[in-house]
Amino acid sequence: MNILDKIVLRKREEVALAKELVSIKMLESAIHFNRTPYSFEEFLLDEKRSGIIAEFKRRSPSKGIINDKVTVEEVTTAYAAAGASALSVLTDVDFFGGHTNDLLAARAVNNIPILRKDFMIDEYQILEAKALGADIILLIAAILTPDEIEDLAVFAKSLGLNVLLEVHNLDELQRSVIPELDAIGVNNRNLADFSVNIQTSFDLVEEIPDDFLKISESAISDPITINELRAAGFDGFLIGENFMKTQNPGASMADFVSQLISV
Ligand SMILES: O=C(O)c1ccccc1NCC(=O)[C@H](O)[C@H](O)COP(=O)(O)O
Repeated sequence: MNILDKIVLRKREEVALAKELVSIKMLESAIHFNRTPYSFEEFLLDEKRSGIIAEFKRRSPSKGIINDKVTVEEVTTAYAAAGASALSVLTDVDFFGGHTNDLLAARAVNNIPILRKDFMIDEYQILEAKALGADIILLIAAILTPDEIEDLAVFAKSLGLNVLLEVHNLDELQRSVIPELDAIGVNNRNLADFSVNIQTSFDLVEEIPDDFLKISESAISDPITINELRAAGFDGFLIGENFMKTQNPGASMADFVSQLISV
């Protein structure tokens, strides 16, 4: 069984348990449930921001512990101050050391879009995302059928959420594109063997219809790569480990962004 199968199996158990503990009515009465999500497009295309979607990531299946010494509040506010266009907060507990409380904590101290980074397989998780104060949800083509992608995207849009679809290859892209999506992300990490290759983004960018925001995800560690990806047509850049592996992820991002402007 590969890692994605393991994650999805566990996710099904988690969602079933959450449904028993917290009713949909309770989610709908949460303080953030009726807030209007920020527009992902507006923040991503704002030229005063960096285009970076900066991720809070304690650990990962590929790297183990990345950073368990920093708080979500200090890191995400520093990311925002350094020019992040959006934040990505992992809410998966078992594989990434995240928590839904991390999203709530990030929402409490930030005024830019937040992506709930998790493995979405059920409408219940989208209701949770709205209740936690997320603005964007992630749909991963590798774990969903085209019908599931459509159902979940339509449901998320009905709640005013932005939808980011993640693909790893041309086949996933071609079978998954639907008008309800806001953004399409190309993940440079092969989730079967964890190998990374930025070339995946360059190979797929022209296949993504121009109606969608184009995001390159994973393994970005050099400001020059951002300039190259931007020139190729990408609007956004999801970066986690490169900042989180340092003692001060916010300062690391500020330094990265300063080089971005000067290259
Ligand atoms: O990061 C992993 O090891 C991983 C393993 C299995 C499924 C997903 C995984 N990562 C999720 C992500 O998409 C990344 O956290 C995100 O793109 C940031 O990547 P990076 O900048 O390389 O931390």
